[in-house]
Amino acid sequence: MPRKLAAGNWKMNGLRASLIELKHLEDKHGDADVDILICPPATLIGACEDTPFDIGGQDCHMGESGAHTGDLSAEMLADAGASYVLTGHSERRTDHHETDEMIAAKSQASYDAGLIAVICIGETLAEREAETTLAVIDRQLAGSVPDGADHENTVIAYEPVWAIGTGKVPTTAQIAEVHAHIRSRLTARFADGAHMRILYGGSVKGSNAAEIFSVANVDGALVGGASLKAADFSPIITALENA
Ligand SMILES: O=C(CO)COP(=O)(O)O
Repeated sequence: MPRKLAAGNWKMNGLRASLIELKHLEDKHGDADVDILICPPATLIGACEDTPFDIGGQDCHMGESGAHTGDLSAEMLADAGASYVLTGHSERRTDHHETDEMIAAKSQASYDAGLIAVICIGETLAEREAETTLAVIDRQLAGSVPDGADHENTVIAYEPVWAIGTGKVPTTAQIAEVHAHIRSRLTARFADGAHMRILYGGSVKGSNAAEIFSVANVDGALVGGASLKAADFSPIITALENA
């Protein structure tokens, strides 16, 4: 069984004062028997050095260094204290026109810097309604996940775009179908695909976490809005510990 992971993506939220939430989380989950990852804005990574939780970036550049104003390399994130980085989040795919090819290059750059890449995939509402979800997942997995992926350097996050920040959650049958499909693709392609962690993301809350975590091949969650406050994230962590 892959080790479970509760991941919080703070997106473009959080100032230094917000780090009090990590202290509150530490009081309750400092010695949790699941992995806990927080991806704050890059400005706060260095300030997280005392937390017991894993820290991740939300994106990285595919290059090692150079003339890329405003960008951050994977090595810089690692140097600041990160051990993970999100790649291919749908907000990056949309807002910054990131392609599968770019995401594979960013994920490879993450490996090269010793970071674990949380590679995000997921269909839009139009793609689901057109019944192309599994084809989209196949294309994104094939295009975004480097050949050197393994269970130690890669986590896959399935985040249906239509479920992100909307309060809409797929049915457990829909989650089960996609996660089983991802698992079959990973095991077909990678020797240790059975051990690679697959997270669900999209409107995960304390009230629906236990049900989501009961689904086969769901090894944890990638949580946006409900990760910002310890009071909201804590019940999700507890549900994962009890799953
Ligand atoms: O995009 C997400 C995490 O990366 C999910 O966001 P929400 O939990 O706010 O729906």
